[in-house]
Amino acid sequence: MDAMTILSTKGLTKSYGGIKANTDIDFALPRGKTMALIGPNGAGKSTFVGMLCGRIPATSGDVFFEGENINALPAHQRISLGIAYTFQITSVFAGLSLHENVALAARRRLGADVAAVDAKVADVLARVGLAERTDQNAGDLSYGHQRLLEIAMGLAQDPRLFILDEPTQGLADSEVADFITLINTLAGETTILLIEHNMDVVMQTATHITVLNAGEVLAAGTPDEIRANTAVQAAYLGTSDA
Ligand SMILES: Nc1ncnc2c1ncn2[C@@H]1O[C@H](COP(=O)(O)OP(=O)(O)OP(=O)(O)O)[C@@H](O)[C@H]1O
Repeated sequence: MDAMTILSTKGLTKSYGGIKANTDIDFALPRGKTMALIGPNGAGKSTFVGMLCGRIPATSGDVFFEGENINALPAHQRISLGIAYTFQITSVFAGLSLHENVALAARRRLGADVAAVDAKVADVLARVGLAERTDQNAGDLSYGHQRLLEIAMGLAQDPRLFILDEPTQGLADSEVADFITLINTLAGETTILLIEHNMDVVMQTATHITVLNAGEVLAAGTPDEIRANTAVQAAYLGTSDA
């Protein structure tokens, strides 16, 4: 694997009984870039990132992070390596303050260093625009703000790779615009893998796109290449003007 690739997969496959959710996926994620993983419902996107994170065991194939095979590592050890992710389903603790939620995530890397944890919490809450709400209970936030809190919790771990699974689902238009700005401020600092249905978000944030269809890689390339790809247009975007 070349030094420009932070994560790659070789022949990654997942079968659920007779259903092949992912088939022989060869994938390379360029370091420091924002890649979008797109594809129709049921294409296998969540299954794929579940195998990257270690939440879903692969049926066969390999996952490499920084050149090392991480197949045998459970999810928490992959987090320790610097792979952070947010789920489709909100995972904040409603009864805890924003500060406490983010501090829980920050302690994974910073341990018991209270000053360092507090500084990190303040930094990432400011980045997502929630600094003024630090003492509020997470459960009192709007849905959109809870999604931003999840992103702050991911950032608090200083991820080398940040995986976001449908981060804009359920957000208002103004919140989506803020999200695009936030992702673009992170560009270059960390590597981002974004599972995203909103093509405006994809086109405004991603430097690279991989398209999954029926559990296989249909295409991979720059946004312009993906837009121009006739197989993608036929299978996914539907029309030639997408
Ligand atoms: N735990 C499971 N048991 C059986 N089949 C599953 C399981 N999880 C996913 N599948 C099947 O695997 C296929 C891929 O699903 P997956 O959720 O990975 O797709 P997706 O691209 O993330 O879809 P969406 O965009 O709707 O989230 C689908 O056919 C799905 O029904």
